[in-house]
Amino acid sequence: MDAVAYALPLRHRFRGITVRQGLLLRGPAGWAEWSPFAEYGPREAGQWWLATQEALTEGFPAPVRTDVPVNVTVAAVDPQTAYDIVAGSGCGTAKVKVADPGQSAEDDLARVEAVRAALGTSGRIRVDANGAWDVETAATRLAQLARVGLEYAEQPCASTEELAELRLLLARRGVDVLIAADESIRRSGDPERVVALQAADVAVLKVQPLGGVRRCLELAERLGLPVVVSSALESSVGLAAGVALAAALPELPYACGLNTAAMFTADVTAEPLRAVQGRIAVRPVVVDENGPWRAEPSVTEDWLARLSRASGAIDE
Ligand SMILES: O=C(O)CCC(=O)c1ccccc1C(=O)O
Ligand SMILES: [Mg+2]
Repeated sequence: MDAVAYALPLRHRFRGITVRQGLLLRGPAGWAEWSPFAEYGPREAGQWWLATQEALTEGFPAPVRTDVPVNVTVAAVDPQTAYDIVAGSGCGTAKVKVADPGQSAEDDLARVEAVRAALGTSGRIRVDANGAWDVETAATRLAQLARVGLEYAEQPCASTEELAELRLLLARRGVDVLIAADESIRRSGDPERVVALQAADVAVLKVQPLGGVRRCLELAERLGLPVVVSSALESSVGLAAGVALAAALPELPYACGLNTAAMFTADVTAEPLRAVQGRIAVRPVVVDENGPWRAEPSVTEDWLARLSRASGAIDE
């Protein structure tokens, strides 16, 4: 069988999940991943399938570099845990989740301060609020967090319009924090609106949600913004597509959010695509076909049923 679901436990809850699931498939160009999040409907999941098909049938464009810099990703954990994750990561850039449900402004600040202590003054810290703040709350929180030193804030507010408004408000208040757009790029249906509204300084690109490496390369060119390539919390097979994008971009001014294999306690390969000294090598991922990552057969059946709905909903 050339399609099998995986189930990978997370070290810490992330985006509300503790086990990541997805589908691995094998095609002429090698293994590929299809893993839209559980709450995504067929239309959105269909975009992810375009990326899977690229990996299955064509493979990826030629790389222009042999490795890519990455950040360590810090879930909404307590300060000591955040410190330990960053100190043990080998990365000089950290991405910290903020505004998670149940977390106060004090919790977020303490986590970011612990990350600063682990990185030292030369480290870079980016925060991701996943659109949780309104414009005024974002301006207030970012003014606080900026004192710890921020490289940028990712999707502080939900809509592209709010991001644009926030940038003006921060400028008026003299708060010097760059804004990165993530959901405004990959879920709004209109990534170019980010540029039209001057809503962000940086574009976060994710291969599966945006329909493949080649589509992302074209989008990067159209946007004309500096790009951060990030994962959608995939297994190492899916991460390889992100690494391929980061390796093929003409310019790569920022560390990528691709070190998420380090957040799992297992992977689909004996050699996960994880950072060594802050960088991930551009290399093939060899699937460990009999590994403990395989989900129950019924889980694979569910994923294949979902795939047939999603592939029927693709509007090109
Ligand atoms: O960017 C990273 O460091 C890791 C990837 C990440 O945060 C993420 C992973 C899955 C789904 C959403 C997000 C996000 O950026 O919000
Ligand atoms: Mg994000």
